[in-house]
Amino acid sequence: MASRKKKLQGLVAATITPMTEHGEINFSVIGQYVDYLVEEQGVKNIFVNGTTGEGLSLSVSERRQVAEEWMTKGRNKLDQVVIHVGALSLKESQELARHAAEIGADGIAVIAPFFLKPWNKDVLINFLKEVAAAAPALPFYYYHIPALTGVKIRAEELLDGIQEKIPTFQGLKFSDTDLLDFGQCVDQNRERQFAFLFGVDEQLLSALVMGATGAVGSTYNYLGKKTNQMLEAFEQKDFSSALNHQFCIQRFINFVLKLGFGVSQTKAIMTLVSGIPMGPPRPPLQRASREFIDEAKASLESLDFLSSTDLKDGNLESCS
Ligand SMILES: CC(=O)N[C@@H]([C@@H](O)[C@H](O)[C@H](O)CO)[C@@H](O)CC(=O)C(=O)O
Repeated sequence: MASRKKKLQGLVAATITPMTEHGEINFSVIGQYVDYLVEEQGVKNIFVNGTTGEGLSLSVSERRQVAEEWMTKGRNKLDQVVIHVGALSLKESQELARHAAEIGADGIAVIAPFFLKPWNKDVLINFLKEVAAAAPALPFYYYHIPALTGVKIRAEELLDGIQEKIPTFQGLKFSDTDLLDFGQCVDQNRERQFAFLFGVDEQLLSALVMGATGAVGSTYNYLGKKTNQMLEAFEQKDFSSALNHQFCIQRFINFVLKLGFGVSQTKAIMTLVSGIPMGPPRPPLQRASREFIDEAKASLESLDFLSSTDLKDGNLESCS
């Protein structure tokens, strides 16, 4: 049985994996990164080796080392560390799940295998069950991200009876815009103490209305403080302020989405805002262009998320 931790709530930063200019993992900045999230952004939960962390572009050995470093540097500073252990190979996924348990992680998450794909709910559940069983004391989260995995099995369907199959199941990380599916996941599981973690940052307010208990996302690395203001307004039932915060965040995300936004751009923005060098992404991704960085910077300034003096652009060269 999974150890019942405090339910994962609030913002969870989908961490970036910092890299050197030569494409190796830059472990040396992870301590500074933890402090930045906690002290500057008010974010105390992290999701490691996910999409933003380029988990599927790292070797198993690198994924283990990254997870260990976040655990070590986050000790006594972070509330919860969830490690994404999804992989195409069940064996690798199980190895990573066992490793997450050994290093004391607070939970594991798994995406659907996306090359030889599960074709229905039962097949997917069987895969997830085998991974979860490798870490029987760890809370298990299903990471639903159909646009990237191509596995379109509805989360609502998957959750139906899931705890009987996976006793450690503790929640859903829902990275999709289908709010009908998300709402039904919440509605049909009201008596269960699942965590419903929404993963589309620009739509978080709508998901909070639907019953999201928290959120995992890339923008909480650098817009955590702003998003926390929205969560507080929502909590206090000040819906007008909450909406203003969400619109503000949307203006920025909408702007960068139109320029072309993904993991590479997240690395560049985080470098710009935090001053911590995140380095280039790993191929096939390409680093963000100079034009993107300049436009994103202007947008952040114009939206007053950060005064220009807050922007620590000493590391801009490494992103250009
Ligand atoms: C497709 C994608 O990367 N989605 C992001 C969002 O945070 C996304 O960057 C944001 O909503 C902007 O569109 C997260 O859901 C990903 C995530 O949580 C992760 O890195 O595992």
